[in-house]
Amino acid sequence: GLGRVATAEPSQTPPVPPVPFHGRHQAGIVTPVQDRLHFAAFDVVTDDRAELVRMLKEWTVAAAAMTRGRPVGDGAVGGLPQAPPDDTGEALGLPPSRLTLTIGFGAGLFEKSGKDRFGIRDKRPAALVDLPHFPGDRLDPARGGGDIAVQACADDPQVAVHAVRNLARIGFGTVAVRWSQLGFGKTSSTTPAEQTPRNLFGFKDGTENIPGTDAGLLDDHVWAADGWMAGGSYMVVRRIRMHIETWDRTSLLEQEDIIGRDKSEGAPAGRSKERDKVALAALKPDAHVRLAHPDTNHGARILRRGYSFTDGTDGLGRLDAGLFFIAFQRDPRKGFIPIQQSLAGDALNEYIQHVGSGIYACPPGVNQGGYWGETLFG
Ligand SMILES: C=CC1=C(C)c2cc3[nH]c(cc4nc(cc5[nH]c(cc1n2)c(C)c5CCC(=O)O)C(CCC(=O)O)=C4C)c(C)c3C=C
Ligand SMILES: [Fe+2]
Repeated sequence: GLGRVATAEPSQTPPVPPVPFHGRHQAGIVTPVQDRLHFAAFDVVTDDRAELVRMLKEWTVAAAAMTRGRPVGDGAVGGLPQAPPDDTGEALGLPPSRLTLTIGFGAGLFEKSGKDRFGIRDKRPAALVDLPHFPGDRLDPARGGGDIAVQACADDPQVAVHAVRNLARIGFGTVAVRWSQLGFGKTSSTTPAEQTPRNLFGFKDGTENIPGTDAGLLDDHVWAADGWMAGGSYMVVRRIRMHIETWDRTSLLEQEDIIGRDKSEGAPAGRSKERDKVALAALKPDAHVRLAHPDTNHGARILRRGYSFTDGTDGLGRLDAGLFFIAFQRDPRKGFIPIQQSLAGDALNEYIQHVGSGIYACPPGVNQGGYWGETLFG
């Protein structure tokens, strides 16, 4: 007979499309959570408003390119051989990996040491409060604050790190990195259809989150509405150490009581399925979920988007591990702050400690041709 006809096609998974950079809201808030994080906070080291705005414009062009999987400027090898390349090169050949870059402005941008460096003191939004001291906080000033924060999320850590590095390179002389954090495992989901990820305590985390698709809830609890922040959101970050060695010596029953959900399924106490409604009365009075629940906090809700981290050891024979907590909300005075105050009595506090902190006003999204911070500086 005739020769065999080749029917098998080379197996090929379609490329994952990039996350659009432009739009009414910044990407990286309701975007389905990517696998990896590189968060960086910068101090602005100039007093020159024009220089700052110039950098923000350059950052915006670079961010739009990188999120499409394109290099910065003339690329890593496309420029003058006699000059340092525009792009640092380590993402060459990598797909966009759903990279998002989300910018936020800290209090120091509006006023620093009593000085109105950029003429925007009066534009500091009331919701951009200084976070109060919470019981149990042991904040390291070297892991907090910053005038500008960038949340880079991608499915490939090399892509997220490349993006932050190139923004830092562009900003040389205008901004300096103050602190940063890598995150490796998402600890919450904004897409209820997906399997809920687990945190370093082994529990499903992010079950009761604001879904990125619920426009009503997002308008009520995530998107800011006033002035230059309309369409933006407030980002609270907390570097939370988790004493995993102590946790690992705690009985399963105790662990489940502390969280208020079972470890296997993630079902709330007294229920059987993860998505079953929480029955507050069935939880211990100091259970985490009970104290964090909207019904305990006058309806306060936040969109959680945190990541796990491990950064070597603490020098005492323990892993420096934990949760890099990230939450977006319309107003931290009605979101993170009351919830965290309620968590003062949390049974989980024996096993965790907040060691880093930041709060940033994330402006609305950018239109084609616009730039990050345009509604503030324009
Ligand atoms: C101030 C806000 C919160 C901090 C800080 C926080 C830290 C933290 N949480 C876990 C583990 C879990 N949290 C869970 C639920 C949950 N947590 C918060 C808020 C903070 N958590 C909220 C608002 C909720 C949802 C409450 C509800 O509506 O039911 C859960 C259960 C699963 C889930 O719903 O996500 C776990 C597990 C750790 C380990 C931690 C600090 C390291
Ligand atoms: Fe929690």
